[in-house]
Amino acid sequence: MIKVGIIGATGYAGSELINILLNHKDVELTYLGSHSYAGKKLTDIYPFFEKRIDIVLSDDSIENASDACDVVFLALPHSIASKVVTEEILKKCVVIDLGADFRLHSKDVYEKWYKTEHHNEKLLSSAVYALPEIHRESIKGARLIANPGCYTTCSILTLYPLVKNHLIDLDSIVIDAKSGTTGAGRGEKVQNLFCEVNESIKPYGLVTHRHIPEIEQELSIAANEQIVVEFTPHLVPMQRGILATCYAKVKDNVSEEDIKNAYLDSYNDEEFIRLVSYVPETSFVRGSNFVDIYYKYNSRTNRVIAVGAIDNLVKGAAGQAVQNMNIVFGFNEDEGLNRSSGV
Ligand SMILES: NC(=O)C1=CN([C@@H]2O[C@H](COP(=O)(O)OP(=O)(O)OC[C@H]3O[C@@H](n4cnc5c(N)ncnc54)[C@H](OP(=O)(O)O)[C@@H]3O)[C@@H](O)[C@H]2O)C=CC1
Ligand SMILES: CC(=O)N[C@@H](CCC(=O)OP(=O)(O)O)C(=O)O
Repeated sequence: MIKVGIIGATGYAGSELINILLNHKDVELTYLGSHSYAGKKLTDIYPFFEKRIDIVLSDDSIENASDACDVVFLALPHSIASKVVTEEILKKCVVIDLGADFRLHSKDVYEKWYKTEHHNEKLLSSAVYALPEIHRESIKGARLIANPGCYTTCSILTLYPLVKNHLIDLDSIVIDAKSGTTGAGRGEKVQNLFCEVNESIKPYGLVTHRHIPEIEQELSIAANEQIVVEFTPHLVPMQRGILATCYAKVKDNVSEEDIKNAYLDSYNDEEFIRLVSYVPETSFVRGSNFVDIYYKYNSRTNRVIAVGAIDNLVKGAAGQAVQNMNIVFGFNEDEGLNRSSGV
């Protein structure tokens, strides 16, 4: 049994972490920290935890959490983690950051795209970009885990086999992605009110979305050359789910068989990736840690269209964070995550 803390336990990602960890046999939820609700019961904020966990929320001090826990998850707005995580904290506990502070390898790139200061450049080199299906070996034994973003998890995993195996023109990648509104967090924002979102769909962050450098960083490492991508997210009126439809020109002399083999070689043994024969839908992965991936070659345009679907709060955040904890501590990788969607 290890002791687990969550700072930001009252947010959407934090509450999803609680839900998953309550079904994990190797952990004890020890410290649930909140900025606004310290001293209140968790069930005052989220009544659906009645009869599952009876706990009073602690403050949001990572110092206190790290004194009490073996691992601390941070589910906080960007740019707080880089302020509060220190080498001293990492001597006491493993930190799994669900935000973006340690995902990008360069402070300058972070500050350019996030338009805010990064407070701990030194720790960037010890953080591991923790997409298990690609970086599993480096996650084992890591002390600082940079949990990938939601759009990025879906986009990178959907395109990785094509990029890694040099099957597509690397300057031709277009990613059209959609997200449910939990992706924007629980904080009050006019643009996320029911009446603003319902019965409508809109693109946002064109050319400037902060997940662009993360996707480019990881696909460039896979290709071993610098890649730029066109990425446009859309907000859709549903609570959960991300769907990424990715387009790229197929290189001359690449066959459909090559594409199939690339996906099989990359993912055949991966527990949480389903290479599906149906077109993915967000409802098929809702509540699960699965990534559903489907691809089709269009001989008329010589493009491949690859579609990925995840639950943004699970494989896109809390589920992947628990998968990473399982790898770091040597638990079964699917412990706590063995669930599928329902109707
Ligand atoms: N939602 C998603 O689909 C995904 C989210 N993430 C990342 O996870 C992190 C959390 O996201 P999400 O749960 O959606 O966000 P929410 O807005 O739902 O929750 C944010 C949490 O952070 C706490 N908080 C807010 N401001 C401060 C502050 N100044 N100091 C300390 N704590 C603060 C809040 O505490 P309190 O409630 O007490 O005020 C709350 O618990 C973000 O970095 C996000 O980018 C990553 C992938 C997907
Ligand atoms: C719908 C929505 O607003 N989604 C958020 C991304 C989700 C998120 O929280 O960002 P990280 O994955 O980087 O942590 C956005 O576009 O800013």
